[in-house]
Amino acid sequence: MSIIEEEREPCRLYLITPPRLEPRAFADTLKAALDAGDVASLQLRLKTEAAETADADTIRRATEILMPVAQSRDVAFIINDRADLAAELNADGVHIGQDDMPCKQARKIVGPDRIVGVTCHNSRHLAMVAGEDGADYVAFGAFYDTDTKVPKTRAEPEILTWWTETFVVPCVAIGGITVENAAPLVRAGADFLAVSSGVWAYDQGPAAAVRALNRIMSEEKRSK
Ligand SMILES: Cc1ncc(COP(=O)(O)OP(=O)(O)O)c(N)n1
Ligand SMILES: Cc1ncsc1CCOP(=O)(O)O
Ligand SMILES: [Mg+2]
Repeated sequence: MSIIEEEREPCRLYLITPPRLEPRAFADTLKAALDAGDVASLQLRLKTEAAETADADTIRRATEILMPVAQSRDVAFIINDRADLAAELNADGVHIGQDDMPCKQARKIVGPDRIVGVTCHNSRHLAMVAGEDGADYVAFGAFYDTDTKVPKTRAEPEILTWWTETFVVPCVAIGGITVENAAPLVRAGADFLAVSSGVWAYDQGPAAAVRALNRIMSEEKRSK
């Protein structure tokens, strides 16, 4: 086991909101999910039916209602796509994709004290560039089929192992992750599992999904 692996924290849950929601109604669902177990962060990822980023006022209203729910439970609130709104609304960070903006530009906007996460698809090169450019985490995916987004690439768990054996920057696994298929990604070394429909559409409810995923994360350890 490398020295880097010895210092890594256990894998934690990173929730991503449904792409469309009514904030007041969703707040009750979110409270139940966050009160069910350990969740590191929540990403507000609002999209139009055409998969474009939702308008600023929609993001502002959802943040006004949902960010206190998360932050009052020590769950970091991350806004997707819009570094300007993450700064304006004093969110804990922003997630940006390769088509959104460069990492350094997002950093300029949100400052040194907020999280900047970067989509790296299945690319070792993109992840190394993001790490060099000051990303607080790199996100690899999609690991499984998903209906939430049409992902550009398919990633294999080995990229999580390679990353965590080599770099200190945390890595996030995303794409079609569910209670049933999460364990191999934890074993492969993911620092966070980013989950959306696997929690919100779980047949026994979001709280049960959080409990089940927490159990898997505590039972499965990184492969030596
Ligand atoms: C944690 C995490 N990883 C990847 C993504 C995807 O971001 P992006 O490629 O910009 O695509 P959209 O989510 O904006 O459709 C993410 N949002 N979060
Ligand atoms: C945002 C994103 N980026 C790659 S796959 C994906 C969708 C994540 O949602 P789900 O967990 O429902 O597959
Ligand atoms: Mg994006």
